[in-house]
Amino acid sequence: MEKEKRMDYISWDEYFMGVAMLSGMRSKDPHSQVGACIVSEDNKILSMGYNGFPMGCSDDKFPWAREGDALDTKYLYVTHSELNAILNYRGGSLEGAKLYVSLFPCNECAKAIIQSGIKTIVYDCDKYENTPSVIASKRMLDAAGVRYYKYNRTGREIRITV
Ligand SMILES: Nc1nc(=O)n([C@H]2C[C@H](O)[C@@H](COP(=O)(O)O)O2)cc1CO
Ligand SMILES: [Zn+2]
Repeated sequence: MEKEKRMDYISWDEYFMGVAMLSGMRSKDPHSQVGACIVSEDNKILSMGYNGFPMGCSDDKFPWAREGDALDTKYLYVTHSELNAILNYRGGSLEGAKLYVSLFPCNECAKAIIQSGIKTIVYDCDKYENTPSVIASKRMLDAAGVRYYKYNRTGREIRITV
């Protein structure tokens, strides 16, 4: 019988970013699948979310296009993963919570993050860092004292069979 504890368990960061990425796999967006996971100060998962249309707005009827007439693109309709994670939380306050997200939050989500009391963001990709949306987002997060840091990928492959 083994007496020592196993040592190859996943870290907190791998766990929470893994959950965020798994959540993103639910997204129907053909171009960008984003996932978010909100965690309490004592490492308990409070909420999760991914990018998708609001309830009642069919994935098959609303557009997933990126270009064309504004009303025929997804941008006016899609709820971002971070906002969904915030809105999915029905337990009270998110004061002091941490947000793990696979893509850096936009300016609109930054407002919701700040107002909900989330104090730390751990993000993976920052592919829109040069856009006004992300520049404005960082301006607001800096002013509000919300810390953000890039997730340090460990390269570990986490495999699950479902
Ligand atoms: N932080 C974010 N969280 C998100 O959930 N999204 C969503 C909105 C869209 O569904 C998709 C971005 O579409 P695209 O422009 O990469 O094809 O990701 C986008 C961002 C970017 O700021
Ligand atoms: Zn957003």
